[in-house]
Amino acid sequence: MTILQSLVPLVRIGTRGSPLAMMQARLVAKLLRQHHGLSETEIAVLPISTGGDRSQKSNASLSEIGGKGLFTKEIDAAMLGGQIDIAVHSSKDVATVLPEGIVMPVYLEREDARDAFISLRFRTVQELPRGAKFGTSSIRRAAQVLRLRPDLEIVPFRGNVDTRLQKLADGVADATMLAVSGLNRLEKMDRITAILDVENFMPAPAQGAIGIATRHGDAKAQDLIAPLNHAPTHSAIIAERAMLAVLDGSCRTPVGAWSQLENDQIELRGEILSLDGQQHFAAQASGPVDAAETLGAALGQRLLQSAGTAFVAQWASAP
Ligand SMILES: NCc1[nH]cc(CCC(=O)O)c1CC(=O)O
Repeated sequence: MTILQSLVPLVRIGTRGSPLAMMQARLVAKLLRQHHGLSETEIAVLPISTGGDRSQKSNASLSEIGGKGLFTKEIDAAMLGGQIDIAVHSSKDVATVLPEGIVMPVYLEREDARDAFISLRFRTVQELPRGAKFGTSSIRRAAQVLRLRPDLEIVPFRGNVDTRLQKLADGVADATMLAVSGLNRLEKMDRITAILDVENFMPAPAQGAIGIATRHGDAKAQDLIAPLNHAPTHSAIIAERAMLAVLDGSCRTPVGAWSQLENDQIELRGEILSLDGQQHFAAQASGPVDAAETLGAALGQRLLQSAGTAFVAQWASAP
């Protein structure tokens, strides 16, 4: 082996440059080293700037920038171009249709999938004063909070977790909502005011689960990541993403999902909301984990049918 070859890392992991993404990629690198007895230099983590990261610095809305694959496009390109071998994603940010040549076969064990309420002055959503400012750029979170509190003012809250916490401290909003899992990975659980109940605040499909993608047909990378897969999480994410795929043309759809697994059975709950939260449809389905994908897709179809085409059409006006 030449000196140059020995300096080239064995496996290159790509992820977004945000602190949360880097934390997640380093966790995957650590698990891979443990499982395969690899050294520090045999795995490299490479930050890749995506359109989604750059757009957070502008004031453009997500629909202006284009939703699908916003946080993964450049990472997919780096993988297809051979600059990286493995990509680590927050699976809730990954479009339901993967680009040609990319697969996401592995999910780490899911953490708490729920959202947290965060406020420096108020303990619950109900305690917020009339007309208080609620910071979120998620149309699901906006719709859910407006469903209970139509008087609140939704203010846009872009940027990574730290930026949003800073905006809260700066008084840009009176409260916000963030995923428990992300706060946990960033060791910021102490910022949580209350964990939100899933009846009123169903999480985003696939929230709380780290997904690992590779090139289709890259047997080496797939063998490497395979031992990291957590089968129950895999089934839950397959079901939730199948439901989302049926409902979501734009990635800008207020959809919630909640899975519970017991033995080899999955129970999936789903909900869709109008943008203002005033209309709401929920349904649930259970079945064997082997049929997770069909179960999720069927639940999505049921939700669509109960809501009707006019309901779905109003999502197109999402900000
Ligand atoms: N859109 C950003 C994003 N993508 C994934 C998570 C949370 C981590 C996860 O879902 O595992 C977050 C932050 C948030 O929504 O609070």
